[in-house]
Amino acid sequence: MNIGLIFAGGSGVRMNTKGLPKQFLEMNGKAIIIHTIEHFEKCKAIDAIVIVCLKDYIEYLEDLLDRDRITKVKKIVPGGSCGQESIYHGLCAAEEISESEDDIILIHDGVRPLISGKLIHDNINMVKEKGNAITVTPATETIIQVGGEQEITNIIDRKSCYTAKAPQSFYLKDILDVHRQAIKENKTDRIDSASLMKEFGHTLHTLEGPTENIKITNPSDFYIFRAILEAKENSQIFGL
Ligand SMILES: C[C@](O)(CO)[C@H](O)COP(=O)(O)O
Repeated sequence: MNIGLIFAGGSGVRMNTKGLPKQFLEMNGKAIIIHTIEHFEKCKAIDAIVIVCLKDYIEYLEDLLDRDRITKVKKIVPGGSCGQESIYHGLCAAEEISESEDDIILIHDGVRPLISGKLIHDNINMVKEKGNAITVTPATETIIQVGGEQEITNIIDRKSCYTAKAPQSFYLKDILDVHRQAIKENKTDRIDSASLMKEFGHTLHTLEGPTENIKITNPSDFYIFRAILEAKENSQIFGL
């Protein structure tokens, strides 16, 4: 089976929402997290959805799922004390509903509501073909590394730079193995699943996704999301 693991555990500090975490902000009458979940709900290749949610908002999320008639969510689990632990909670919940050694998990950010059915399918196909799929987009600006005194320590050749996005997709057994090894070795602060898999020696395969698959991190991203939705509804400019 193919499982969507959607991470909605963040408290949205960078968004400065003054209360409601950003994944619950509404756009066109629907919470951002519901916009995201609906892509997985509608995709025939997805059999089940697991959500990692802020503990105090689980009931709130359950009400939204009822209201918006989402049926594929099989488990909602609370986040942990850091991103890595939260993902691990979700992976363990996925393991409980898993039916075979070959089950695939697509780890996605709840605040990336512009994912498409095509990107979901492409992720699944690449996992079957190559063992994993890390969604990326080519960097459109030069990436610089900065040291402690805010001085530039390295300028990376842009031709080899991409930014990691989501979904990040794996065989469930592979990513669970790596998380369990990391726990044994006391490595608990890795930024995402790709970093952890790389650290434990897996060769990772990139999948170029659409640039509109943005993560709503700062207030400006919220307005970009609104503009893209509007453009999709009203016209076909730029092939959106
Ligand atoms: C997984 C991710 O989307 C890759 O770009 C990103 O690391 C998630 O970031 P956040 O720290 O949860 O905002």
